[in-house]
Amino acid sequence: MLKLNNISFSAVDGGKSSDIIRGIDLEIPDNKFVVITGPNGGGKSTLAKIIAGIVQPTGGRLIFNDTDITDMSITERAKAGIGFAFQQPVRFKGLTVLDLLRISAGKNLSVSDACSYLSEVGLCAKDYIKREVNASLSGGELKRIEIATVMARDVKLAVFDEPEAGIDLWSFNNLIRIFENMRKSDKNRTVVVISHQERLLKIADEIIVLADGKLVRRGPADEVLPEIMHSNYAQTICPKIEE
Ligand SMILES: Nc1ncnc2c1ncn2[C@@H]1O[C@H](COP(=O)(O)OP(=O)(O)OP(=O)(O)O)[C@@H](O)[C@H]1O
Repeated sequence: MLKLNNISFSAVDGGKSSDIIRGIDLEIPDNKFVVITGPNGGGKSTLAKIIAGIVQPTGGRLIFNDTDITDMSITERAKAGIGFAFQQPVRFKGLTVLDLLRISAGKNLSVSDACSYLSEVGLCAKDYIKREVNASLSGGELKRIEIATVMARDVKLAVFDEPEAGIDLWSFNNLIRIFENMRKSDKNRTVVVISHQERLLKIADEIIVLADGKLVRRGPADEVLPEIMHSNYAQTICPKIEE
C-alpha cells in the first residue's frame, strides 16, 4: 500500500511562491487500477512525480509498504518497486530497444523475454528489438516501448503520466487496449494512471479527482464518473464524455 500523509509541494517561480499540492492524504491499496484525473494544472503530474521521486515534496511523508520512502532517490524507489512512465518519453540515442528493456529489467533479459514484453504492448518484436530509441520512433511507438520497460521492471507500483498524450487516434485505441489488458491480467501490481480519458476512467477500480492541488473526490469509477460528467469542469477534464 502507498500512503501519502499530508503531502504538499510549493514552488517559487519568479520570486513568488505558489502552493501546487496542498496537504494531500491518500491511501492507494495494493493491486488496484487507479486513475487520477482533474482539471489542467490541478497538480496531477506533480503528484505522480512526487510518488516516483522525481520531485521532492516540501511537506508530508510517503509510506510504501510500511517503509518511509520520502527521502529515497528515484533509483532507490525503483529498487523498492516503483516504476514511472513519463508523459513525454525520453529518447536515448545510441541505445537499442533491447538494451533499454535490459537496463529497465536490471538483468540480461533474454531476447525472447524482451520480445514478449514488446508483444504485450502490441509491437511486432522483430521489427523493433534492434531499433535505436531515437527520433525515428513515432510518439505512439515510444509510448508503447516505455510501457514495455515499466512492465519489464516488474514493479509493484507503476505510475503512468498521461499515456494518451500526443498520440493519434489509432495508437490511442491500441494503447487503451494495453491498459484494459493490464487491468484484467495484472493482479499483482498497482497501476496508477494520470488521465483525462473516459475509457481509462471507466476501467478504474478507483478514481481520484485532484483540483487546485487538493483531493476533491475519490471512489469507485461507477460512483465518481457520473459525478465528473455532471460537474462544471467536465468539459475540461473529460471532453470525450460529452460526445
Ligand atoms: N516547479 C514548478 N514551478 C512552478 N510552477 C510549477 C512547478 N511545477 C508545476 N507547476 C505548476 O503547478 C501547476 C500544476 O502542474 P501539474 O503539471 O502538476 O498539473 P496537471 O494537473 O498535471 O496538469 P495537466 O492536466 O495540464 O497535465 C501548474 O500550474 C504548473 O504550472
